[in-house]
Amino acid sequence: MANVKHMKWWGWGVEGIAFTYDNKPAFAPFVKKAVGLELDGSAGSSVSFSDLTLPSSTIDQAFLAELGAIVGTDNAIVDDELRLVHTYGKSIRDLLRIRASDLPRMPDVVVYPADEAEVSAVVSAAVAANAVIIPFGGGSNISGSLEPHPGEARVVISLDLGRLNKVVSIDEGSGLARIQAGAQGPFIEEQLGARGWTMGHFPDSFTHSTLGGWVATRSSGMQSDKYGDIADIARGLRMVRPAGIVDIRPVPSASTGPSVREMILGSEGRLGVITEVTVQVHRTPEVREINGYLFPNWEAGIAAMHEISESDARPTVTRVSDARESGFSFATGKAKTGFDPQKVLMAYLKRRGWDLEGINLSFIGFEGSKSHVAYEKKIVARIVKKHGGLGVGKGPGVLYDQKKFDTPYLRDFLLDRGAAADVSETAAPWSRLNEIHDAVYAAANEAYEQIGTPGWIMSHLSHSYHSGACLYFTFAFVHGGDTAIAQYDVVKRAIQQAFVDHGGTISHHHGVGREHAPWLEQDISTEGVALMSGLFTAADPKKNFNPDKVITY
Ligand SMILES: Cc1cc2nc3c(=O)[nH]c(=O)nc-3n(C[C@H](O)[C@H](O)[C@H](O)COP(=O)(O)OP(=O)(O)OC[C@H]3O[C@@H](n4cnc5c(N)ncnc54)[C@H](O)[C@@H]3O)c2cc1C
Repeated sequence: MANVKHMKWWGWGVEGIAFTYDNKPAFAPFVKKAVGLELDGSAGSSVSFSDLTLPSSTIDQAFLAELGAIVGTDNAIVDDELRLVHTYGKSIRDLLRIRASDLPRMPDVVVYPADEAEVSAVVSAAVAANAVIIPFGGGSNISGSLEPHPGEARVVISLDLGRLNKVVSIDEGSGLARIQAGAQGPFIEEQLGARGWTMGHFPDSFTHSTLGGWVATRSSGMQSDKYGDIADIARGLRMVRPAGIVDIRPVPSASTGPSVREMILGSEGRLGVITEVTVQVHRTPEVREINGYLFPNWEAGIAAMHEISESDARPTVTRVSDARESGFSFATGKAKTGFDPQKVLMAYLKRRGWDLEGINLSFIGFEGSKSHVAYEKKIVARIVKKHGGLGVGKGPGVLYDQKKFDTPYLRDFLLDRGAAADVSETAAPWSRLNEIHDAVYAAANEAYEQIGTPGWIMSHLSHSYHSGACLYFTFAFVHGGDTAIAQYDVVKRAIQQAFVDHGGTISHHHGVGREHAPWLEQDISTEGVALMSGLFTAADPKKNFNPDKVITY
C-alpha cells in the first residue's frame, strides 16, 4: 500500500494528539462564559468507524485493474477508511457530516501515482472512461473543495498526489525551487532548510497541507507580509491535462496575455492535475523574531497595522487580535507557579487606566540581518507607541510561534462536547475594515438569536497589503445535534453576506469550493462568473475534473 500518511478520518491531524486544558485554569470558565458549555473533565462523545454507514464503491474490476496496471495494484485502492479520508476536507460541516454518516457519495477508488507520467496515464484512462478525477493534496481545505457531487453516477477517482513529494532541484542563482505538488509543508521546509533556504509559506494548516493544494486554493501563510501569498510565491507550474502538459516556465514576470498561471491558481482541480510548482525561495534569515504588543482597543491596533504597512518596515507577520480573541488567548495560557509576568503586566496596565477586558494582543514578526531587524523594530516601536500601544517583548511571540499549529485540535475537542466552531475570512480596503468587523459581529449575533443559542465570535487582522488587509473570524456555538448543520448554515451565511455587503471578498485564502460558491457572483459580478464558467466549460467539456466546485451545477 502507498506509503502516504493521512489525517484522522474524524478530525484534524494525527491520532494520539489532542487538545487538553490541563493546567489551563482559565479555559473552562472562559468556555462557560462564551458559549454556555460546562466542561466537567469528561472525555466527551466521539464517533467510532464501525458506527458509520458508507456507500459502497461502484468501480468495476476491469477499470480498477486498468488503473492498477498504471500505478501498481498496491496504489489503486478500494478501502472504506481511505475512501472516507478522501471524501471531505476539514471544515466543521465536513466533520459534522462524517459523524452523522452524511456521506451520499464517496470516491470509489484512491489512486497514488508515483510521477507525472503516471498522473498523465491515469488522467487519460479516466477521461476515456468518462470518470471523475478529484486531485487530493492533504485534504485540509475547509471550503467543500473535494466532495464528489451527491448525484454523481460516474466512477469517482481520488487522485492522491502524496507520492509526488520531492524537492526536485534548487536554482541557487535565482532563488527558485522546483518542488513536486504533493509535498507537505514540513517536508518542503526541511529539504529547503537543509540547504539554507526557506519558502516562507506557513499556513496554519502547514503540517498537513500540500504545495499543489496551496496553489489550487490560492493559499496564504502567516508570513505573507514579507514572502507573499502562494500566488506570488508560485512562479512556474506543470499541470496535466488530457491532451498534454501545461508548462508555465518560472519567469519573474511576463506580458503574455491573460495569465494562464493565474487561471491555474485557485482552480481547485477543475482544469487539470498540478504535478510540480517552481517557487521563490529565500535564504534562511540570520534573525527570526516575533514580538508581542498590546493595544488599548481595536481601532488603535488596526491604525497601527495600517501605518506599519506604509512604513519602511516590512515585517513578516502583522497580526492583531480584537479584545475577544485576546481574551481567548489569555484563557488558554498555562498556570504559573511563583512569579507571573502576565499578572504584573496587567496590574501595571490597570494602574495606567487600561480597560483590561478591552486589550488587543498583537504579534509582529521580523526577519533578516541583525541590523535590518533592529531598524524595523525601531520603526514599529515608534508606530505602536504613537497609537497608544505597548511592546511586551519576545516572550508571548515565542509562545505563539510554538503553539501556532496546535489550535486546530481544539475544534475536535469542542465538537466532542457538543460545540461547533469554524472560521471565515475576508480581505477589504483599510477604510472598510472597522465597518466589516462591526457588521460581522452584528450579523453573527443576530444569527445566534435566530438559532436560539448563545454564540461566540472573535477576530484578528492578519496579512496586510498596501491597500487593505485580511480579517479572520472564528465563531462557535453549542449545537443542537441533528440541527447542527442547519444552525451552522444560518451563522455562516450571515457572516459571508456581511463580507460582501461591506466591501470585502468572500474568501481571502480558503478558496471557493462548494461552501463559498453561492456568493461568488456578488463578489466578482455576473460577467465575471460567466468568464470563469466559459473557461471551465471549454477546458473540461465533459466535467471530468472535480466538477461542481467554485462554480456549482
Ligand atoms: C485548521 C486549518 C487551518 C487552515 N489554515 C490555513 C491558512 O492559514 N492559510 C490557508 O491558505 N489555508 C488554510 N487552511 C485551508 C487549507 O489548509 C488550504 O485550503 C490548503 O491550501 C489546502 O491544501 P491541501 O493540500 O490540503 O488540499 P486539499 O484539501 O487536498 O485540496 C483542496 C483543493 O485543491 C485541489 N488540489 C489539491 N492538490 C491539487 C493538485 N495537485 N492539482 C490540482 N488540484 C489540486 C483539490 O482537488 C481541492 O479542490 C486551513 C485549514 C484548516 C482545517
